Amino acid sequence: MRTIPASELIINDDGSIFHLHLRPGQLADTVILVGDPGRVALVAEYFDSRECEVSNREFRTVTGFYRGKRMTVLSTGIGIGNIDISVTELDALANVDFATRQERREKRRLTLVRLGTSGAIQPDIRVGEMVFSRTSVGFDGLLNYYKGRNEVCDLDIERAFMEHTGWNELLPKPYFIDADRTLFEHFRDCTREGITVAAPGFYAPQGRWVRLEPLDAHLNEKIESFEYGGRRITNFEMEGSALAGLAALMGHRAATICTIIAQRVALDACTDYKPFVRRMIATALDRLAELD
Ligand SMILES: O=P(O)(O)O[C@H]1O[C@H](CO)[C@@H](O)[C@H]1O
Ligand SMILES: O=c1cc[nH]c(=O)[nH]1
Repeated sequence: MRTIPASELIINDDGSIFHLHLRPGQLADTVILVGDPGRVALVAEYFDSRECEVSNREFRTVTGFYRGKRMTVLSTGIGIGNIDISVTELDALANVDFATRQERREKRRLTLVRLGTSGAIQPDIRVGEMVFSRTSVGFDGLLNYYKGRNEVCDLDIERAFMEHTGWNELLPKPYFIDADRTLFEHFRDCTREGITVAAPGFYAPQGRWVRLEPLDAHLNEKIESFEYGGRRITNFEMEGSALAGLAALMGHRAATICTIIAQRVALDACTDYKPFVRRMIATALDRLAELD
């Protein structure tokens, strides 16, 4: 069995993992991921008890119990690079023996649910709505670095999308990856399903133009008009694709649910979105507490 070198899996002197600063025993099987470190407290407020609180850089963690279920809430900060770090380290905490630096034979399966914020790119999706990313579209290229990428992605829709948009070869190859099916069914009646683009930036990668003009000023229109099997692309955020992709490759179940805070077609945005986010948190916690 492969022994993972100290430079590839970095373990701190106190036995915690390099970035998250968590020790294996501090991780619950159900993990809620949020971008904003301030949102960790919003989630943990609902916990009935707290077992530990750990913080390093943008990674803030609380593990506790909600309605009898042990849960961890972790902030990842913004962006795909942080999902590569967070999901790899969560998986290592669950499935690598830190003493031997070897993969455990018996695997622990984690349930990873991201509760984020997002911008809608279809006119009928309103600010405050909750969108479940049944499929995520990675504009970020992260999964392309991992072996097995083609086995977990939908290559037919990927081809159709690249053809429809006249995908520019300067951009990373997009990948389409589904959320865990059980999670999708579990949240189906309390969320709106969507196909969500995870972009490697907030501005030009989501078609925004402040001072620097996007490479293709019409890409958002082409994304909006893309249809496949009666489904449309609904919203933008910045982490869901790598989360779904890495989880699928590692054998965990994962999903992204976002509160819509910007309406890109109506050119509208809401800065007072916390009440909507609280509603999403309360709904998600209740549903996760019921999940096997
Ligand atoms: O509110 P969070 O979870 O951070 O999610 C969204 O908000 C950030 C951008 O403002 C990105 O991380 C995007 O994915
Ligand atoms: O438009 C938006 C809003 C929130 N988060 C994003 O990534 N995009």
